[in-house]
Amino acid sequence: MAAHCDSAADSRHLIDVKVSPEKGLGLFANADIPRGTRIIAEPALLGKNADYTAKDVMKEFRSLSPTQQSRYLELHGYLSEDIKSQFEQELGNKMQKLSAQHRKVLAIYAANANGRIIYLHGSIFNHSCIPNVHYEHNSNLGMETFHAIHDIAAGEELTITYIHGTYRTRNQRQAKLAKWGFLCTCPACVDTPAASKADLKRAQMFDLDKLIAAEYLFRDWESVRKSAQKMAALQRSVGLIGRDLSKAYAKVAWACYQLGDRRMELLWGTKVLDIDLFCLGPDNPHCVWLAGQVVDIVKAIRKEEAQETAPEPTSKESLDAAKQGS
Ligand SMILES: C[S@@+](CC[C@H](N)C(=O)[O-])C[C@H]1O[C@@H](n2cnc3c(N)ncnc32)[C@H](O)[C@@H]1O
Repeated sequence: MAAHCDSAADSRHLIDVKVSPEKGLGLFANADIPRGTRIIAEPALLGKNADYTAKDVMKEFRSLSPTQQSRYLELHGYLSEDIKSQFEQELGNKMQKLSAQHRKVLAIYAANANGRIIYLHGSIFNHSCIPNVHYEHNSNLGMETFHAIHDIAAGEELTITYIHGTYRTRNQRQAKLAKWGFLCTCPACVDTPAASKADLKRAQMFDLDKLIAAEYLFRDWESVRKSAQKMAALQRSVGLIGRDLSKAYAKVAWACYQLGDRRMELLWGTKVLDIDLFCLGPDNPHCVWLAGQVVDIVKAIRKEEAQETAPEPTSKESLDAAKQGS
């Protein structure tokens, strides 16, 4: 089944909705998708602000068009016990007292809300702890964008991460994923020596993350530079090459700036821009700002170079002495 097409600004013709073994539906590449491709850009379907509660879900669902409602009802539903009690508290009512449709709408909301928001296509991505797609809001477009983090081969499943748990070990990640009611079997979670080794590295990243925060606090920039570089190397070695990696690079760049090393700041800043352009697109306000920062660093380096190569100011006495000698 081809993904519905209602936006010209993306490449959803490159993906199909298909059954993914043990995961229900999923999104699959029907052609090679190069790194940085904007696969989907779409506005929120439902749930627009942070203080949105279960009370608002049914109200907003009723305000959708009949087509939107039936597409919403095609999404997967799952309600964990924790979310069920949270919803009951927000509603001031027991779930069993609600209509079957109301319960279904809430279960779909629980299984698909990214933050507090539902996206029609974005909701079909399955989870992986080594995702190949990055998603983020683009306030210039008023849409959520989904970009290929690296080249994706035809036939591969497209995945995002549901959790901010990059630095967590397998058990910690599984605990966070429990609210979606599945046991992750992605390459980082399978029981293999390689996955266990990668898990140890994630535990190291967790400690390193805390260490970097402390080094920031003490403005120990030389240590930040070393630790953030180590963090970046660990991330790359476990296949995390999206925005987690660019955030580590940004910390190295910032440490270089603090240490007055403009050239290294430019080197690391350019690495940040490279990844963020691929993950967010050049129209994302963050990339526009970042590109401006890189230009400013280049200007600062040129200024420093001009000062270094300018001839020494000649004093009047040495000019006079030169004249007498000639
Ligand atoms: C946001 S939906 C994703 C689309 C869903 N697979 C469908 O059929 O509509 C989330 C649900 O997908 C399934 N899922 C997502 N990632 C998975 C994974 N890595 N392994 C197993 N199931 C997964 C779980 O049932 C989860 O509650």
